[in-house]
Amino acid sequence: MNYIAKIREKSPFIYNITNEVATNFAANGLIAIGASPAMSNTPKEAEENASHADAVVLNLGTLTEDRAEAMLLAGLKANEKGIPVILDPIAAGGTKFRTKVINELLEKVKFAAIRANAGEISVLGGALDIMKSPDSTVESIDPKIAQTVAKEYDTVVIATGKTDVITDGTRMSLCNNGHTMLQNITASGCLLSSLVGPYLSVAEDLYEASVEVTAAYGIAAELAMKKAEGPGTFIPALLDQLYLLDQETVNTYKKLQEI
Ligand SMILES: Nc1ncnc2c1ncn2[C@@H]1O[C@H](COP(=O)(O)OP(=O)(O)OP(=O)(O)O)[C@@H](O)[C@H]1O
Ligand SMILES: Cc1ncsc1CCO
Repeated sequence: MNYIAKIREKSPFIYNITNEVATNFAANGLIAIGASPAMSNTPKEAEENASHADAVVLNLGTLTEDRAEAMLLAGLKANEKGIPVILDPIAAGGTKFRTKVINELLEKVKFAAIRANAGEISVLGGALDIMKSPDSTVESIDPKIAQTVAKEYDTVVIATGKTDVITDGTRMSLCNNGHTMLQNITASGCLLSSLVGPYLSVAEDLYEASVEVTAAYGIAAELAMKKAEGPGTFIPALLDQLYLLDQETVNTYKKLQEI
């Protein structure tokens, strides 16, 4: 399937409740791939925005009480309308407030996908106690832990790191695309979580679309580093490569392994 052409043809509306560190970068990345983003954090708009959306992305960075309320309202409304909801449980386990909100969301909202770094998925899978910061303390995850989380929440898990693990609890793939420079900029994972939105909005199979977006993003980063000199030039180069990306390039460069 030509995901990128489909996204550009449909220009899906992606409603993001996200953190202020990632907001501008994620909105620009979504536009670059061909989607139409909205970033809004107030509970007063959450249900209406969610009901018009093609996908809803809930990102737990810079969490506030207002944002937690907005996320629950948006998630429930999207579930009611059959719109895919994506969770980015930043720094899961880091504080009591954060853990309570993540647990409540996981209990009440059905997520189409959870995208998080290896450490955060390890916390959700009970293999690690806390994440002190949004950065992962685990370079890559044991695929079995990602599988446990996918089964427990009946969702697709995208656990990122040096090697990304994507699983729906039954099927499982490893992705080796990407570049270490993604670790030298903030919100690289947040942008990937937002990009899962347009991919799932055009998907026939949520797992396949999740594998695809993970590879596509990693390839865009690899191509960006052919032009960039460091983090400062990498950010605009990554946006350029998302804008220039086509399905043929993704098919040529993807490094995927089914396990
Ligand atoms: N060591 C690495 N080598 C290559 N790519 C990597 C490496 N570590 C992470 N990545 C890539 O970086 C991207 C972001 O993943 P990461 O696990 O850092 O998310 P994150 O910690 O949630 O990010 P952030 O909190 O900064 O938004 C993914 O595309 C992932 O494949
Ligand atoms: C640095 C940072 N702090 C809260 S959210 C965020 C963006 C990357 O997760």
